[in-house]
Amino acid sequence: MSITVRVPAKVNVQLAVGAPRPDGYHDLANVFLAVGLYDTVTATPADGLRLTVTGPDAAQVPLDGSNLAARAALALAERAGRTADVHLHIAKDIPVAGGMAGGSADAAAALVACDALWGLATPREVLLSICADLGSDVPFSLVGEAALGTGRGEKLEPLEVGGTFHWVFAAADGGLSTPAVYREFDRLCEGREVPAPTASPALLAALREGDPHALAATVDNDLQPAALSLNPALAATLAAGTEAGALAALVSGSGPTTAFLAEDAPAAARIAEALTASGTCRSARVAASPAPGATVVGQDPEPDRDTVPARADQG
Ligand SMILES: C[C@@](CO)(OP(=O)(O)O)[C@H](O)COP(=O)(O)OP(=O)(O)OC[C@H]1O[C@@H](n2ccc(N)nc2=O)[C@H](O)[C@@H]1O
Ligand SMILES: Nc1ncnc2c1ncn2[C@@H]1O[C@H](COP(=O)(O)OP(=O)(O)O)[C@@H](O)[C@H]1O
Repeated sequence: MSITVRVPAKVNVQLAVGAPRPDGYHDLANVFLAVGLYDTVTATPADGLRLTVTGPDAAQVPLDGSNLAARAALALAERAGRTADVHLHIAKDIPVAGGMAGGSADAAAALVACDALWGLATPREVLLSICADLGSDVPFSLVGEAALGTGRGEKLEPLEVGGTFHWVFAAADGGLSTPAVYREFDRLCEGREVPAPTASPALLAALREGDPHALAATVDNDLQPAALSLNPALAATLAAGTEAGALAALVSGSGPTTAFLAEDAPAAARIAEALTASGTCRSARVAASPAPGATVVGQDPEPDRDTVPARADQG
């Protein structure tokens, strides 16, 4: 028996960040939009916990106990009073350390996959609370679509989206550490009052109406100056996308992936081509939003174990 779960990446169309809290986190008004760029996680019974990863960025994914998918399986097993005897295979397509919540996505997918494999039928609220313990972005990876995240981003309220938005995502060389970007945000804010974060009513209306022009006029990422300060080369990528006709150009979350909102699918394809030709990014690809959260897409009663790549085959 094996279970395969597909899980999307995200972009933050608004990321309003408050002052640091006593616990080191920041209160947010985090408007998440799931985008159709996916990792898949396959869970198969095994002797002990085993992890393999394939995909272009596989070499950057930790295979030890720090992997968020492994931590998710262990957390669920502990709650169920059983051992995490499972082989998790991650087919990774979401850029690593790119501000698109790839690790969070794998954690949510592993939870859903193990829950199904072990026949636990864990209530949704319990899964969401395990997600929140694993990381601020993990609950959103479980639910997908669009949501406003408050607190440190883990308290979710679903949002209505009235149409399809077309995006281009440009991957950058290297990654940016999320804590480092939040620290840089604090440094850049030194000496001034940081207002409490609130969601923009105009942005929520743009999402509801499915209007890319209105959304482009309201997207806002408070972490963008910090990401640009740590990786100034991103400014050239943003400029190249704007020049190619993007309605909006922004850093995705803590970066360094950059996101470009397009008028429609053909415009997105043109912008991706221009970004690739510009030489200002590692690669550029199109994706549409919203997209569903972690979803079971395959249940194989007798998987052919030989088709599961070993660690040495990664990449
Ligand atoms: C910035 C965002 C935007 O959605 O995502 P990415 O762009 O990195 O994917 C998130 O806030 C990242 O969420 P996530 O990556 O789950 O963070 P966590 O594991 O919970 O926390 C990692 C570290 O980020 C910082 N952190 C995270 C969330 C938050 N609200 N305030 C923070 O200051 C803290 O330094 C924390 O120790
Ligand atoms: N399953 C996973 N996939 C990717 N990264 C992971 C995973 N588990 C843990 N990590 C760690 O989390 C860090 C952040 O990765 P990721 O979640 O892809 O980016 P971001 O937080 O920018 O969205 C990585 O540098 C990596 O060390």
